[in-house]
Amino acid sequence: MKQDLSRSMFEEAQGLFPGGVSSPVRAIKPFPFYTRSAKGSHITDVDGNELIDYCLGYGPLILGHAHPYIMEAIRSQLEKGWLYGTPSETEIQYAKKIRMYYPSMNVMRFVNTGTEATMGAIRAARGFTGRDKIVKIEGGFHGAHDAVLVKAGSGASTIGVPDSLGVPVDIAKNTLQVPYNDVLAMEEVLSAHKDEIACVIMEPVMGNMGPILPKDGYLKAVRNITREYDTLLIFDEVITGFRINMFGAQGYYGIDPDLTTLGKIAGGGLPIGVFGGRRDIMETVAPNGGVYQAGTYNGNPMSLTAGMAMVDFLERERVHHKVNEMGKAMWQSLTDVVRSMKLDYTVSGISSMFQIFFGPQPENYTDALKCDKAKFMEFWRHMLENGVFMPPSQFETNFLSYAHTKEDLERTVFAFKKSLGAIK
Ligand SMILES: N[C@H](C=O)CCC(=O)O
Repeated sequence: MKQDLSRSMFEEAQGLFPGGVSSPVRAIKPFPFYTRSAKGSHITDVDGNELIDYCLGYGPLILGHAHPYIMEAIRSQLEKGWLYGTPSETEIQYAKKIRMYYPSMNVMRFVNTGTEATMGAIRAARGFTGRDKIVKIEGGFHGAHDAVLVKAGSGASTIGVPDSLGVPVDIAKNTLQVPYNDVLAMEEVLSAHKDEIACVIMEPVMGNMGPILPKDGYLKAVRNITREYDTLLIFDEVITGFRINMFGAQGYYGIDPDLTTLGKIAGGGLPIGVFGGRRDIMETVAPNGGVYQAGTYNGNPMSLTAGMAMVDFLERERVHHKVNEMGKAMWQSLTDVVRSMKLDYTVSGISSMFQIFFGPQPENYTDALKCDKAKFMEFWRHMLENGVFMPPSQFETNFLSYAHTKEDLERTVFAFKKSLGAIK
């Protein structure tokens, strides 16, 4: 695969950005490819290589790249101005739509990223309860802010800094961690710190160390225990919201969290974050209460319009029906390949999300860390050589879109078999 232009761009970028990139997970070794354009399920690099894309901007693009319906919505909003600094009617319409699918989000605030959403939700939880400590799941990723960069998944684990430098010890000590899928550990931490813990924040389906699914009854047990110990439960559905289905993981598993965060798909591919939940908790948020949260771009009309167009299209075309069927076909076909080659690897998947682990099915972060990450990267390079772009880390998730075709899937399964054969 010819990549001369990407290589030389990366050389230049080294002098401009830390590690040559704007987000660490993109610093693929020896160099990342530079994108020239993207359309549907395909992404084309500056050297002219066209790849089937399962990264999809790390999840938001459930309709694929440059979908005409979203493009038209963005275009028509552009004509009407792209930043007001005042409330707009779209804000009300979109919030009502979100609340229809996420009834637990009774009152909400629009922000600009998943990071801001979890930051706001945690601050609201702390303000409401008057407590400082929070509990997060090991390997969970809730954005790049101080309170949650402790045993963090995603890029933080990929490059080996799950506990970021620069996070004051006094902040990190207030973030307690428990393994995923471990009810006992959750109960223990809540009972050991009774009346000290503001909230448990978790991705209901772990999406930043591959998709790892909750064991039967786990989420229900967490819900019950958090109620028993009078601790708020925050579901971070930045990845799973509008991805698993219209109702997110909370709808899929039938659990009502106290607060929820959304992002990614909710912005139709433009930057957005949303946090919201019980009215009494959200009443603490300024200007009604003393929990301050603000932003120039909060509720900006571009992101709201793109997000609302996305949700409209998802409901109108029953998109999840198709993508989730494709997802199932994908992870079942990949599992068949692994089995037929008698390899002890695992393909983990739910709805339109999937990942391969070079080891047994992980149930939590410790298990995921034990999988062969070097082998994963070797495999990843072969997939790229064979025309398939997957997120460049085992601590990420592959996403399918409405734009992926049967042919894409067949080519991917073929590339998968070839790549596994090459690294065996
Ligand atoms: N997994 C991350 C977000 O959810 C990937 C995005 C990034 O770190 O650039």
